[in-house]
Amino acid sequence: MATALRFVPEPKTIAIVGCPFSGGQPKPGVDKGPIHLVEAGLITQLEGLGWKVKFNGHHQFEDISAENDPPIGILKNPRLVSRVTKSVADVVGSHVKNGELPVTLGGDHSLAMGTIFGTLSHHPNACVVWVDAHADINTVESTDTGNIHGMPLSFLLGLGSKVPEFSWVKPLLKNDSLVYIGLRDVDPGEKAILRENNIKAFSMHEVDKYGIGKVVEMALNHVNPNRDRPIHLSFDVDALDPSVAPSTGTPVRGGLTFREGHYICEAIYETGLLVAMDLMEVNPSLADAASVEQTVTVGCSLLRSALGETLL
Ligand SMILES: NC(=[NH2+])NCCC[C@H](N)C(=O)O
Ligand SMILES: [Mn+2]
Ligand SMILES: [Mn+2]
Repeated sequence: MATALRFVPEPKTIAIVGCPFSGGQPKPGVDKGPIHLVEAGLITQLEGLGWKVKFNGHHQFEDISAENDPPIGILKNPRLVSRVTKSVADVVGSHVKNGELPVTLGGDHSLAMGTIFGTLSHHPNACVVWVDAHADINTVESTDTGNIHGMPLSFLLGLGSKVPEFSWVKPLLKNDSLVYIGLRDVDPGEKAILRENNIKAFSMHEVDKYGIGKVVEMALNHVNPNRDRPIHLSFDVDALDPSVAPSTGTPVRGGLTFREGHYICEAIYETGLLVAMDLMEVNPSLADAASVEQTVTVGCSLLRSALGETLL
């Protein structure tokens, strides 16, 4: 491997955390994302980069029937999402503690409540680079949909009124430890939250204006000025343009090109600071077979780029 990851000791080990979970949003199929990514050969591909890869099957989640999980306010499946993300936090946290690099495959983006909590429980100084078309920072007050995949960051930051069901989510993330790249579909309430809390975001407007190289540099300068903090990369595949990654639940046109998405991953690997990565919102049931294969293939190649694959 070209660059050693500073916070991942030898033998360099990835732990694949496959999360077939869709309870944070209403469209079926996103729970099949991790299965497709693994079946596409992801594990062999990562081994090909020199990693030891641990994978003991996809995570089994308890199910809570709808009648036992009525909405809280307008939040949908709140008990289920809370229990699933709590168990993901425990699993990801234990991998990080063991010196392994957890790669979490979603599943919907509510899972990041667990993955980031897990990372921060061992690396309290870690920063988060969130690559997405969406800000996923709605609070209980601001959400229009009640879909918790649009909310994980507000819980981690401690914004909005508290839901007792989620009392385990301590606000471990600080406003200045989060940076976004790729935003283009941000709800009015979310825009106010970003402004009021001084949260740094590079939307597609800034990608157009400065180019992706400069944007990644500015994003890292914001959360990681001395390049010494561990990085958690949470990548929602819908950050990519729908022409590049069509098979996802909430596609938004005007997204990152294939190369821009990969550049972000390569640049973060080059910092040597990556400690955990999520790849979320691959939904293999929302498109024709060719589009599904395209999306799964691009998902695998984003992961390879973040984990050391280089073009030369
Ligand atoms: N992870 C995602 N794809 N999130 C989409 C969120 C859409 C919208 N902002 C909502 O709160 O429902
Ligand atoms: Mn999104
Ligand atoms: Mn998202």
